[in-house]
Parts: sequence; structure tokens; C-alpha cells
Amino acid sequence: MTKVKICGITSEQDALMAVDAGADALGFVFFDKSPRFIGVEAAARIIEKLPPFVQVVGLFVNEDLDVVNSTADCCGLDIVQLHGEESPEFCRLVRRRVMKAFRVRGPESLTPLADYRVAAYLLDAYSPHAYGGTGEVFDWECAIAAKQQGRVVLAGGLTPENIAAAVTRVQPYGVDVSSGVEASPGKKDPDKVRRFIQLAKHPHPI
Ligand SMILES: O=C(O)c1ccccc1NCC(=O)[C@H](O)[C@H](O)COP(=O)(O)O
Repeated sequence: MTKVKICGITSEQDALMAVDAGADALGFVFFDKSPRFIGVEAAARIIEKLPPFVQVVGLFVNEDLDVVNSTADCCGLDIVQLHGEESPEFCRLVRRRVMKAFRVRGPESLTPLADYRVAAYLLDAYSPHAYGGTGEVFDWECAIAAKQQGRVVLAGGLTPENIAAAVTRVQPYGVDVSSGVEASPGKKDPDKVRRFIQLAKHPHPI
């Protein structure tokens, strides 16, 4: 069954709602230029309220290694998601499992994947305007091709309307969503979150 990460959590209410809806992982954006930014102390207060068996993912963009590792310790992160131009060597020095994000423009965007020994490749749409959370979709054929290199987490413009088609076609290890389940930037819409998770995990109605 497809794993689901709900990214851009900024409140305890949204975190517990997403967990109750069946999210496998929650993402906290430690990138201060994002509308979904959360500070370390605020994130830690939410994370300490989470039940067991939910993976906590911290997202960073071109951050210092010391900051990544100390935030991971401070907040009890399970996984670090690197969404900038971090090198394979940088990923090796992170003291957590790493999901390395790649922003896909076309098949050539997949060339660097082979250099990275990471727990999963997160594939997101390329935008010249932002590192992520853009709501833009890329050509899913690239995600299908990337599965030859390792686990793929599909992201980029996923919504309750297209998630069943995405999962059926790509069959990724997991999916990741931010803006597609929001009421406004940084605030999740419970109905969209529930429908998204249900359809990601059961794309074919029984
Ligand atoms: O969400 C952000 O604001 C963000 C900012 C900078 C880098 C990454 C960011 N989000 C990463 C994610 O994990 C998103 O889920 C992914 O980019 C997909 O976003 P969306 O198309 O809005 O579902």
C-alpha cells in the first residue's frame, strides 16, 4: 500500500487530523522562505504530541549540516528531506535516513540520482520560482523511469482529484502532498486530507 506523507504541518490540530486520517508521515518545513515555515521549538511542541508509528520528516533547503543534525536531535526527526542542491557527501553526513528531493524538468533531471545513496528519491516539479510546495505537476513518465534507481516518493501538484490516477500509473513507494490539501498556505483542509489519503491507499474503489 502506498505510503502517504502530508507536508507543511504548522499546527497540532492539523498534525493530529492528518494522523487520524491515516498519514504515515508528517513533514515540517524548516526553510524560512516557505509560507509553511515552522520554527524548531514550535515543531518540537507538535512532535511530542504525536502517537507512535508516525514518521516525522524535517525538510531543509541548502541548510548547514550542523543545523540539520541539531534540529533532528532537538525535534526527534526520523527522516531528513533535503530539497536544495545538497551533495551526495552532505547526504552521507546527515545523522538520519535521508530523502533527497530532485526537481524534475525532464528525463535529464534523473541523471544525478545514481550518485546518491539515500533511503528514497523524492521527485517534485521544477519551478524557477520556488524550491517546492508549488502545486505544479511534472511528467510522471520520469517517475516511472526513476524507479529503476531506487524507492520513489512522488510529489508535485498532487490533489484528491489526481492522486488515484497518479498512484495507479506510477505505483510509487510513497506520495507527498502540500498545497493540494490546503485551505490556505500552511493550513490543511481536513476534507481534502481525508480524501487524498483514502484515494492514495485505495485508488480502485472496491
Ligand atoms: O512546501 C513548501 O513550502 C516547500 C518549500 C521549499 C521546499 C520544499 C517545500 N515543500 C516540499 C514538499 O515536500 C512538498 O510536499 C512538495 O514540494 C510538493 O508540493 P505541492 O506541489 O504543493 O504538493
